[in-house]
Amino acid sequence: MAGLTSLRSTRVPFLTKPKPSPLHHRPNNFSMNPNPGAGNRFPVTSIKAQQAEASTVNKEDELKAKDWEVRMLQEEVAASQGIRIRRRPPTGPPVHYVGPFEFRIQNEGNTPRNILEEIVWNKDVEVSQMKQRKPLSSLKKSLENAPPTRDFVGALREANHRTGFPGLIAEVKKASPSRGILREDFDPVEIAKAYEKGGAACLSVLTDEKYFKGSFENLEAIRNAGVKCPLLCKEFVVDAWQIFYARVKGADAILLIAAVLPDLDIKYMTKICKMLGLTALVEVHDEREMDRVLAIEGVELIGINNRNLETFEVDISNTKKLLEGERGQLICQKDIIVVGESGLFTPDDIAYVQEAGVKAVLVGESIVKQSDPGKGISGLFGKDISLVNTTKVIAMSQDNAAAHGTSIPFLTFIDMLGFECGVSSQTILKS
Ligand SMILES: O=P(O)(O)OC[C@@H](O)[C@@H](O)c1c[nH]c2ccccc12
Repeated sequence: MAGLTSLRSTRVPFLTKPKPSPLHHRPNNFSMNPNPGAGNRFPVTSIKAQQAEASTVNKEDELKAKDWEVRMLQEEVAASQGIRIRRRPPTGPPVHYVGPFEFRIQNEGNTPRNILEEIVWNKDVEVSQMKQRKPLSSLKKSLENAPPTRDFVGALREANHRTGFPGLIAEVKKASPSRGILREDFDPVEIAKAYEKGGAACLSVLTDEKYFKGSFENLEAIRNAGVKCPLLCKEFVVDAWQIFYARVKGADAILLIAAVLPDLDIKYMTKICKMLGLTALVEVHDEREMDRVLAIEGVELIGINNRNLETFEVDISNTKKLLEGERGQLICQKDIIVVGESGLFTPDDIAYVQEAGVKAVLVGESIVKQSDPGKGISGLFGKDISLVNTTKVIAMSQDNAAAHGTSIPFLTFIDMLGFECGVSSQTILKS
């Protein structure tokens, strides 16, 4: 029985060079009930009842066929946009049960081609189970008790302005498929508080359990611990239900990955985010994805991932490549904030992506690994970027007041990073 492999002992390796997929075979044997009366020597059901049963079965089969056709069409649309990730295994789940044994019938249609595809297939199953436990209708009710959302983009802009560095989104990350466990003594709330104290503008919390050892409990705990930095829910979104769930669990922003989601999904999901008061961080990795996302109205935050999620290769020059020329100009015109993501370890790395045009960075590994993740931030920027002691008064003069068209004395501040700003003494007295 070639091709049948026991799942208990075998993990199917990724195909390094995907063969072109013969786009999906339509299942031709939707399970028709072959003989409804079989087993009864003297069938007791009336002919009418049998006809009714047969017509229900037909309807179910028709629905299954329609559903299958819609899915195949969606896959084709996605492929036409250059999306290589298939949302579900085209030939159905690989596991089959024969008596007490599990078997995997291995073929190209049920074997993920890379880790991102594996995560997405797994997420699809996970979400459909979660949806059964908490349907959208009940999630919508829970929205009433959700904490208010905070301004994610505003916090990044403010930090960029205040420090002169890209605003930092610091990631609460225990592990990843490419780097394994990053930190053994992992207390998400403690790490979040240390990041906030160290000057992070926003935090990113991984919620995927299977591959990143994260959780929605972590997100909820950080939110409930009174951390003020806005929170990004770092998920693999394949269904709008997840956006509602993230909002209920206290997220202020959520990740949408262009390598996974076709344009229509991104449009629809960014609208849902707006409706819920969430910011969408739309992540791209190559020029094609960037162009697709730039053509979508209403996107205000784009992340450029320096890590290829299919191969794990990291190259920070990817950020520069995607911001060069007309793309960079369009981004400026549209006033979009760009986040440089992944593989940033040193002040030189930060300077490099800042020079390329980012106003924010997303960093995990290099800071989460430090015994004090807050101090890790100072190491990353080569400076203390925390709020404390960033300003000192250097002058207060009536001349200044005249320059501002008022007789109220003005205070001139210079912060530790060399930024000068003036505030009227009346403002200070009031606060
Ligand atoms: O740990 P790093 O290399 O600093 O990377 C952080 C973040 O960019 C990375 O975790 C990430 C970026 N996009 C993602 C999408 C899914 C999971 C993880 C990610």
